[in-house]
Amino acid sequence: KRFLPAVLVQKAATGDLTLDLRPEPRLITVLFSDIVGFTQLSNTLRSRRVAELLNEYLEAMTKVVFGNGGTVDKFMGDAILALYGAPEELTPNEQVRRAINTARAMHRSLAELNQRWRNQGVFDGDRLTSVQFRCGIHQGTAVVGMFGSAERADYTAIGPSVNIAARLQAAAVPGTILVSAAVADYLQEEEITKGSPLELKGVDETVLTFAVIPEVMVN
Ligand SMILES: C[C@]12CC[C@@H]3c4cc(O)c(O)cc4CC[C@H]3[C@@H]1CC[C@@H]2O
Ligand SMILES: [Ca+2]
Ligand SMILES: [Mg+2]
Ligand SMILES: [Mg+2]
Repeated sequence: KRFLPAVLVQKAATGDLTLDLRPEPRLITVLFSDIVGFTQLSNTLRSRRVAELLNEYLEAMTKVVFGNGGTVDKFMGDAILALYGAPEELTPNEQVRRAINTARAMHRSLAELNQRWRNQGVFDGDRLTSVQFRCGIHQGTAVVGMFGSAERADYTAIGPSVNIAARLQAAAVPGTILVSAAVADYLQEEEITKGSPLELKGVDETVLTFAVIPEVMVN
């Protein structure tokens, strides 16, 4: 197949290809991250340099997602959609642990990238001195599997849970991780601070939100 989805490449690397990828509803945890300031930065740099920076960022973040047992579903510009519990089944608790550890490690990895970019003068033409990370994490059901046709298919997750994770990200204070109650239920009290409820268009119930402090999570 011309487009082998990243998840299959990832599984081939770990020797596990006994996967049933037909779409099925499943409880998963969705991590949606985005950068604040990348578009502004791209206005001050030539496009080839912007592409280099974006690739450097996506490479670093992909290493972090894989290193914490997640699946990279897709990139949308500088936004990253990662899944926990698909295609590899994981307990809800394990999904949350991996997603939170990923978000914290992504945060640390971007801090290192910002330092490197500052040293390279990337921000010299702009009042920005760094780009910031926003992340939303939600646990809920989605239909996961290969979507498309025999000619072109893509492994992804479909459903409101993906939208909720993305909206949590957009509502997060830059530099923070915002999670839903379903995720907060698995975290220690001292790790979270209550955020304001999120009204989501297209989703009828209000989503309670919790900001996660950037300490390493206790197992
Ligand atoms: C996940 C989604 C594509 C990314 C969309 C997004 C992107 C982005 O960079 C943001 O800052 C916020 C959002 C919110 C809606 C998201 C959409 C809901 C269904 C669709 O598949
Ligand atoms: Ca995909
Ligand atoms: Mg965005
Ligand atoms: Mg973006």
